[in-house]
Amino acid sequence: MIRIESVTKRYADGTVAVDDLTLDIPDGSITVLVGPSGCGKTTTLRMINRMIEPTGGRILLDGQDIHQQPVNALRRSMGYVIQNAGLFQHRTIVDNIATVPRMLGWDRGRARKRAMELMERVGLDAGLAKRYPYQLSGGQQQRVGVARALAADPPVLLMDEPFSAVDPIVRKGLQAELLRIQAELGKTIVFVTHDIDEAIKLGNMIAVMRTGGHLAQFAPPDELLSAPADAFVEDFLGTDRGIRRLSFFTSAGLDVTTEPVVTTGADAAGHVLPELPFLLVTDADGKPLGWARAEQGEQPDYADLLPHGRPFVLGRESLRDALDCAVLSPTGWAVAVDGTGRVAGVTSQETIATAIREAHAARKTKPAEPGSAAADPANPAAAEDPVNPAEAADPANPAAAEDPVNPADAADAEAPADTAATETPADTPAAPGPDAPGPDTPDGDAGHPVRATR
Ligand SMILES: Nc1ncnc2c1ncn2[C@@H]1O[C@H](COP(=O)(O)OP(=O)(O)OP(=O)(O)O)[C@@H](O)[C@H]1O
Repeated sequence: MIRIESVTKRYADGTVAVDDLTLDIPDGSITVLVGPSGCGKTTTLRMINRMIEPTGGRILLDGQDIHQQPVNALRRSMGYVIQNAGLFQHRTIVDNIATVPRMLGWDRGRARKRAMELMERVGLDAGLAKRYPYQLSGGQQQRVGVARALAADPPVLLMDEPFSAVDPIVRKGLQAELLRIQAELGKTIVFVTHDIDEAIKLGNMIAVMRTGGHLAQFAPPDELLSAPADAFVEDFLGTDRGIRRLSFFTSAGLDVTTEPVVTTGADAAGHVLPELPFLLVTDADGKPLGWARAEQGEQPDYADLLPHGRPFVLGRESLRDALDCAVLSPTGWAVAVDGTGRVAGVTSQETIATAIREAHAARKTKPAEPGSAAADPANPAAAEDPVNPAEAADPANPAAAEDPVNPADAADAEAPADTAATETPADTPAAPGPDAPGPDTPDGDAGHPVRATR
């Protein structure tokens, strides 16, 4: 566990970026730091790998004060992923990913083999291995950043707005990939974002910070949505938190009926429900074709079907998905399918509303376990990807001397970090800032860089 204990960071100019922050970051799950611009998220993250040193308090890693640990070893145990990936522009993709293993002394063949494995893990085609970063899309570069951070298999990943620079669709894919990888690897991930939706999607635990580096609330996403601590958190969460919370309620157990479901061309006698003047028509394989108007005692016109809309996967998707399907359905009824796309039944808005009330009541009597959200396979919100080139800038590591680094990090220990990496020689230890003696030396993206989805 990472324990941030009464930590304060006052910069040389007097700015208090983080003020008496205490936070217990659980192992093996994703903790998101979220809050408005300038609230101290990046400062907090960078204090965890000692790119920035606190001016007060301490940070413990598995009970040990990180200040007592050699900074190089500490950073080796922490992957670091930043916005725009911060790749070495003059190196191929495979060599970018192999950076840290090479610095650790692996021979080239072994390091490249590991890099190829990681490319596969983060969903990158092996054919991209020999390309240079500029020949990849932003989303692909970000995946490389994640692979690089994972290369030395660090137990901790620090991710600073890693997906902020890509378009919403690519971002969704990267989030899903992170959740998938996290489900496989179970890293301790600290993820910074200013996007509350991303926080809710990815976080097992969410720390909402407010300006001045104060913690406003630390809770699992479900709890955050249901019980914001104060008006600031409520406002930050936005207006539709009730609907968003439904993402945490599974559709498993939702009442569905197959009564108004018929195979195309079949005799519909006895299938029409009094409250639903439609039949859901399927093909011979049980896949939905559309809704047919139907009256009691009459055969429907199988040639004239209304669209069935997007079905939801019963048990895998949430009550929010089910409700969305019902609201968008031309009949007001949602179509439930199984994992193979075959119709499992249909359900009305009223039935979904009942299930929502029951789910709320159940939560009141049995609160969700903190940190359980994304890790819980039954949690539909989690149903729907990280690393650390820090060593490259490690002045103690001779191998690092030939590595270029993220100039933003290398050049200014306490400067905003996400400036894209360039060809600037990186390993030059940063000149310690006046208030940041020694270890504030940033390691740039060099040794660093990357969670799964809801
Ligand atoms: N090197 C520095 N010297 C002085 N003040 C700094 C320095 N770096 C950051 N700050 C200030 O500290 C505060 C917190 O900055 P930080 O980058 O940690 O915030 P953030 O929450 O990550 O913001 P954003 O979401 O915009 O990246 C801000 O007021 C910022 O201006």
